[in-house]
Amino acid sequence: MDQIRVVGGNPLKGVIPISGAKNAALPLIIASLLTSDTLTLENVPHLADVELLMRILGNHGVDISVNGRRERQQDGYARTIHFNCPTITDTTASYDLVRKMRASFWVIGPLLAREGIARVSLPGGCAIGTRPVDLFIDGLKALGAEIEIEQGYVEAKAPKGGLIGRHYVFPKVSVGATHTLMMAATLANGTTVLENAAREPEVVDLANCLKAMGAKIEGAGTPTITIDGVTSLSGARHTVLPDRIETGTYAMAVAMAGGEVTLENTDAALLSSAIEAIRAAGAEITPTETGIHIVGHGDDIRPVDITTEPYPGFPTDLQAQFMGLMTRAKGTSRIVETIFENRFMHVQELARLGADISLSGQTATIRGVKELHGAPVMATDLRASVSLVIAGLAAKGETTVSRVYHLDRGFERLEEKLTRCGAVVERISD
Ligand SMILES: CC(=O)N[C@H]1[C@@H](OP(=O)(O)OP(=O)(O)OC[C@H]2O[C@@H](n3ccc(=O)[nH]c3=O)[C@H](O)[C@@H]2O)O[C@H](CO)[C@@H](O)[C@@H]1O
Ligand SMILES: C=C(OP(=O)(O)O)C(=O)O
Repeated sequence: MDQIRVVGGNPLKGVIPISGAKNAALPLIIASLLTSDTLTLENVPHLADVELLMRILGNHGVDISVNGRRERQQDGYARTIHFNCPTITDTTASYDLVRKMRASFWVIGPLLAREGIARVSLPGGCAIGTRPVDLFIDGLKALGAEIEIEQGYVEAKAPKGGLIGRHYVFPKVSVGATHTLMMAATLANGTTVLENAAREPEVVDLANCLKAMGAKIEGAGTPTITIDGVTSLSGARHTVLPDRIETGTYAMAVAMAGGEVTLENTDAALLSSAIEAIRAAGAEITPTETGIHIVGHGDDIRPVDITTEPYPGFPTDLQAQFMGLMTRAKGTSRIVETIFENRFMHVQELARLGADISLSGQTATIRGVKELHGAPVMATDLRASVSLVIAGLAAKGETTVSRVYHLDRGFERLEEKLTRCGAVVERISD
């Protein structure tokens, strides 16, 4: 299994191109199941999750072609991929594939909307909490579906004549359930109103793509989304929005290791709450025309308390990285995780680098230390693994991060991007 070796102590200097967002690309790719025409997506990141999802969609009958190898664009590899699904050949998404990635469960929405039937395994994904699917089931039932759970599979059937537009109030904010119900409702009969919907930029990106395909959607980005069902959707061309989590991660790396970096092809407006927290910690951040410029002071980090919340609050996907930053603050900070009950597995690994962190329920108390020291550590989930890499950049000596397959789910060419900015980071393959 590959490992990442980091030798800390070098400030970062240069330009990092930001990739297309994993968490936008996944629902956008799934949306290709809604049409028999071609959906073309640009700026698709090359990530393990994207490759796996393409395999899953291949099983449902989606023909996928990547524009002659990868295209060089703006100093990075942003792929243009064509998805074409003339007919859905299989309405079952099997345990073998779905257990590896939670987002693949979302195919249930388009399969049900287009074919009237879906059999999808209960999902897997990072081990950061129990991750139930009750909201998906309640929401799809509200649109008229009959749903049973049989031997680990969710078996769903639409009424004769298709799903029915209805009013549904999410009892709690869920990004995945918002994506899924929005996709399902595009082909329902009548108008669906989703209340207490997730407002994440990735929901807006999906809505924009669906609208380009002919869907009638209003209010994405607000708590109330209204979808007027149409009889069919057409093809479209859509560019995946920049990855705000990758953006925030590199900004925190600079804040922690020190230096001066421009993050290209991104947008500060996508992560205002995280930028506010990084600034409060002492880094200087200036939005540019095409990205963000950041100056970090490494040894002069201020403690900042944060609480993770649905968008526009501080994102749970940046919590581990921010904790990494806080381990070297001059004082004590508190981080409250409200989205996932088990998203603190990086705490014991950061402690191996010399961090002083205690946990009480959903609150972590981080007492900043003067120095971190390199050590062998283990990645436990996607964002935890990158928090160890950025802590390693600021630590004295050598850190090796094992189980980097977690990292490969969500960070495109991490070693290359950091190395170009002067960091000593390499992948060791066996
Ligand atoms: C609101 C939020 O921050 N969502 C994050 C969540 O999205 P993801 O779509 O994976 O998760 P949800 O937004 O659905 O989950 C939000 C909360 O709702 C709960 N829930 C969800 C579905 C359901 O049927 N029943 C239920 O109780 C979850 O356990 C969780 O506590 O993880 C992703 C990967 O880390 C992040 O990119 C998203 O930003
Ligand atoms: C945990 C993540 O992904 P998933 O929901 O697929 O586990 C993530 O994107 O941080």
